[in-house]
Amino acid sequence: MAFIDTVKAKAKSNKKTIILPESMDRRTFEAAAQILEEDFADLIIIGTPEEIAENSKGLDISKATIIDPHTYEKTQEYIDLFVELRKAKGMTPEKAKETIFNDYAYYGCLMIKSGHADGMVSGACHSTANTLRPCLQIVKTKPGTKLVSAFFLMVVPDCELGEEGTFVFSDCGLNQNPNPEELAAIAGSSAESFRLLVGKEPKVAMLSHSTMGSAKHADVDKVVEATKIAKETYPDLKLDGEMQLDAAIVPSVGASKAPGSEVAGQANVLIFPDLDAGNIGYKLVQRLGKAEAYGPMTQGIAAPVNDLSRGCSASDIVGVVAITAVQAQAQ
Ligand SMILES: CC(C)(COP(=O)(O)OP(=O)(O)OC[C@H]1O[C@@H](n2cnc3c(N)ncnc32)[C@H](O)[C@@H]1OP(=O)(O)O)[C@@H](O)C(=O)NCCC(=O)NCCS
Ligand SMILES: CC(=O)OP(=O)(O)O
Repeated sequence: MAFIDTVKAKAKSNKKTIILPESMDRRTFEAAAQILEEDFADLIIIGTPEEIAENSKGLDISKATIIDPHTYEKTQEYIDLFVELRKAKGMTPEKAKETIFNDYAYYGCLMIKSGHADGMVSGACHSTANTLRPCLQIVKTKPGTKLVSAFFLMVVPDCELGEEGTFVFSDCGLNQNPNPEELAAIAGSSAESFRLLVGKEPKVAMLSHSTMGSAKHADVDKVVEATKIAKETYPDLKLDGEMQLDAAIVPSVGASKAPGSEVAGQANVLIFPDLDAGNIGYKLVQRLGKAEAYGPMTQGIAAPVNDLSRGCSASDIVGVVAITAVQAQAQ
């Protein structure tokens, strides 16, 4: 069974309610029609009757719950909650009202915080910063976690590397220049995401332009330090570094550049040293390697709120909703 079909089957076994706030984009409705047809998640679509009618023409979304913030009976409750949560940051009832009517991602996060939905997927027509800021401000990190980060689930066709071509790549979406402690935390969260979604043992490579001391630079030192912290923090995890990408995933190169490593040549979780590397790296594999790329998905957050690339297709949205529903089962 294809990876995404396994995820959909898991989502269907315990259906969760996922919000789609981008009613201004046709892809939202194409994805919604497919999800409702496949019946692996319940959907809430946020929008006005005009937005919904304009963008859903010809598509059957009759099983979705439609919520118009301007008329929904709980809108005042959400405004009050927003003010309560953010009053120390200067939030007022007027600002709260203006924000949630102009930006449905805030409305969706307040619904999740109130326990009225299990997760949200947005970002087909909003930047990552604008998609993730509301959830960082409202949903917040899960207990025991300091850092939210963003990973991609990559499925490379006809590939025997990683977990038969399936990998977690991190951080490809959120933390621009993580310090060693943050990089170690990203590694720990990514291993957890891999275990949850792929169901196999994670083998985590801390990527660099150096393998086991072959190059000297402050950027290499950062990854060496992060590897040390991660090994101390997660002693049971198969994790190693610093290593180059070829040493991480190609068995013969791993054996020659990092002999004795239990990760080199077998890595299925790739931790990039910064967001430039992570974001460029995932897009290379997606566009040149023709991989399926699901994400960027958040980890370390109290409820799953996941992003999309603005270049996504409706079928990418379907996949990310399925993964979001499985993440919600684990909360
Ligand atoms: C997401 C992003 C916008 C957050 O930064 P910001 O807007 O400057 O927001 P702030 O730093 O003011 O943080 C807002 C809140 O989120 C919290 N936060 C920010 N980053 C966080 C993280 N990684 N983990 C947990 N909380 C975080 C802050 O603590 C703050 O909380 P508070 O307002 O309650 O005090 C920023 O990290 C960003 O732009 N990242 C890159 C996104 C991107 O362009 N990706 C490339 C394409 S995928
Ligand atoms: C993940 C990502 O790069 O998002 P976008 O393409 O929307 O910037």
